[in-house]
Amino acid sequence: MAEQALIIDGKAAAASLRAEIGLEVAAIKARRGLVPGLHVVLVGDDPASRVYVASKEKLAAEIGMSSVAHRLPAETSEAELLAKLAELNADDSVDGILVQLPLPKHIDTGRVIDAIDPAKDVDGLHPINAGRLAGGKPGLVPCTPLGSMLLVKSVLPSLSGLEAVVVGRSELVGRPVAQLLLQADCTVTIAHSRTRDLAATCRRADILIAAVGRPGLVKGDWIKPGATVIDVGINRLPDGKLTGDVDFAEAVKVAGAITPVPGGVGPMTIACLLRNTLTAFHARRG
Ligand SMILES: Nc1nc2c(c(=O)[nH]1)N[C@@H](CN(C=O)c1ccc(C(=O)N[C@@H](CCC(=O)O)C(=O)O)cc1)CN2
Repeated sequence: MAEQALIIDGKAAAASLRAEIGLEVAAIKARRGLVPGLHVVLVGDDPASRVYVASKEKLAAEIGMSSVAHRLPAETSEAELLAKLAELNADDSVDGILVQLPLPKHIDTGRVIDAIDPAKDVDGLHPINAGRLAGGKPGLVPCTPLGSMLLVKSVLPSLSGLEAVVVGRSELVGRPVAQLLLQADCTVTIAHSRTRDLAATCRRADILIAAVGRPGLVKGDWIKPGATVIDVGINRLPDGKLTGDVDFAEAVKVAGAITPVPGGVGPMTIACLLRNTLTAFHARRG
């Protein structure tokens, strides 16, 4: 039988991370009578966003955090959303604030993110947190990149000196995960739609992170034998099935380890949001 890659179980890793955070939340409650609070703001009725927000609300409550979802109608104005954020910023019981993305087109996403108190920005997207990450300083780090790194580290004992290629340069994933790989002493390339020979660039990677949102873009022969492949793509096909940015059937025959979609990075995103909420709690309330 042909060899195949280790399939990294993101669902199991996320469950064990949540259990760990749950123990810490219980200890905080028992010792200090305090409860870390996560507030998620959803504007509009994008079906996928509704599911993700419900999941965040449920999983936060499950580990004993106080968890509130603010569901605002699609017609909410930017000024109304900014007023809601000002209210959450001023509320001392709120440790983490997250605005679910994407926002409706009439709202300027950058202005909204800028309005979140950086100390409560559990998505790690505020320019202060992005700047801290770029400078190698501690701060709140975006959840999907954080989860991707935990999965990479679960299969690679040391990242130092490895070639890492990140396909995609989004603020949510590509740029921050590249910073984290750099902090781990990888040699990092960020590839994107203008990269001249994307296949050859990917083939150099000991660690390949695909985060472009193009189903099956990364083919088996783009992968260096034995590489660790992290598929961040979550693409819904016309038949309703979810698929990643990597052609899994081909890649699994070449890679050393690979994340599936679903069941890979996705569940780690929410577990890392809970971890960030705890980090924000400790930074704010000691
Ligand atoms: N403010 C933010 N908005 C968005 C983020 C984010 O990190 N911050 N990320 C994505 C959506 N997202 C969380 O918000 C998210 C996506 C996917 C999953 C997940 O667990 N996916 C499962 C499959 C679920 C399904 O069947 O639909 C998996 O991959 O196994 C969790 C969170 C965009 N918006």
